[in-house]
Amino acid sequence: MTFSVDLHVTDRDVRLHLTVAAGETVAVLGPNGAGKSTLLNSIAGLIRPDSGRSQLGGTVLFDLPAAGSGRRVWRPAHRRGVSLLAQEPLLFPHLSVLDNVAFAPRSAGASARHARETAMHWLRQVDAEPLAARRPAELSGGQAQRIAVARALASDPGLLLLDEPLAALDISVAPAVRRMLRRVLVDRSAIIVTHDVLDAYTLADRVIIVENGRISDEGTPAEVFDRPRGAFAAGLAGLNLLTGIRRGTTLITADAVAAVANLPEPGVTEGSPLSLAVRPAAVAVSIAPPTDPRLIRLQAELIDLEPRGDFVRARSAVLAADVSPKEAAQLDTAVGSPVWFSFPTSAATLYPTVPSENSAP
Ligand SMILES: Nc1ncnc2c1ncn2[C@@H]1O[C@H](COP(=O)(O)OP(=O)(O)OP(=O)(O)O)[C@@H](O)[C@H]1O
Repeated sequence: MTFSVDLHVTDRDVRLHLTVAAGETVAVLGPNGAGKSTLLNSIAGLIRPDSGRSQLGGTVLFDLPAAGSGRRVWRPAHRRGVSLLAQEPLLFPHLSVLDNVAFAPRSAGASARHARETAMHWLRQVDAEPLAARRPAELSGGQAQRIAVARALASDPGLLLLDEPLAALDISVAPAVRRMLRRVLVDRSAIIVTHDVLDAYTLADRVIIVENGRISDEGTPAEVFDRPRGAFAAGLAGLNLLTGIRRGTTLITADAVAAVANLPEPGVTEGSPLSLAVRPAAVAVSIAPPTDPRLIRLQAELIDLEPRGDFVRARSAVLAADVSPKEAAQLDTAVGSPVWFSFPTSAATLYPTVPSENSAP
């Protein structure tokens, strides 16, 4: 079912607009306090935005004109055709697993027999049929989350909302639950809030980054994480992101603290905003300028050397490089001094900077 929402929650400074195509799964990522839960809770009917409009298929979930004029529509949570799956499974402790899952179709008016058949169908879909007779207290965390997914789907929602469904799970069971979600989300309209790039890659058709109550980036997982627009997406993707202005074959960073020299054909016209993404593992650090004239290079102060398991992260204010412990030992005396960071053209992704809503005045 096609879904759209436009919402403004004034006191939280959250103003978001998004659409979900029929059968599409959209992952929403963003820092703490960005507005992700506000978005899900508004769609689910648990928070009333100050203004906005939302529609699922032909059903208006809310229509709250800003000026206060016109008819205000507010459809209650249980009549929206939307299921919200929270981080914690929140099962009814006194009901069996089967009755927990049968609860939604039963509340929607199905006969007891039909509701149980529907529940068994969804328990099979989440690989939890053998657990039907158990009570929630007799389930592991992963099992309980499977039952919560079956319960959310048993009401046949037009839109499924998932609020960090794997966050509370042990890392040993999360992969199996993620695989199950991947299966049940096929051809289903869904919004999944997550902090995990892997969820975005494995579960979502499209990714939305929310920062400071606004959408700051949007696209397929590959678009958002290979060519990030902002520091948050770049950090999730494990990339260095340098943004600035192209001057010839040099990128001058926004605050003019660094000049990245030797760019290949930058692909944007002189003076245009340009972004460069590069993995720290592809960046070399040297005290002397790199001898290979083809390398992209940048001189910056080496701030520190941080051991990270079998490699060491060499950091400057603009760029990080992952070097071997042996290389790090040679750089030790250079901490606090300018050093050269360099990398081959093949390791760099250069693309025109697209301003995000966040950076709009
Ligand atoms: N109950 C509340 N009353 C008032 N303001 C709130 C309330 N809950 C959250 N906020 C504020 O609204 C903004 C958005 O918060 P929200 O919980 O939607 O963020 P989030 O992206 O879900 O964060 P997290 O990843 O930490 O769950 C933040 O500024 C937050 O402080």
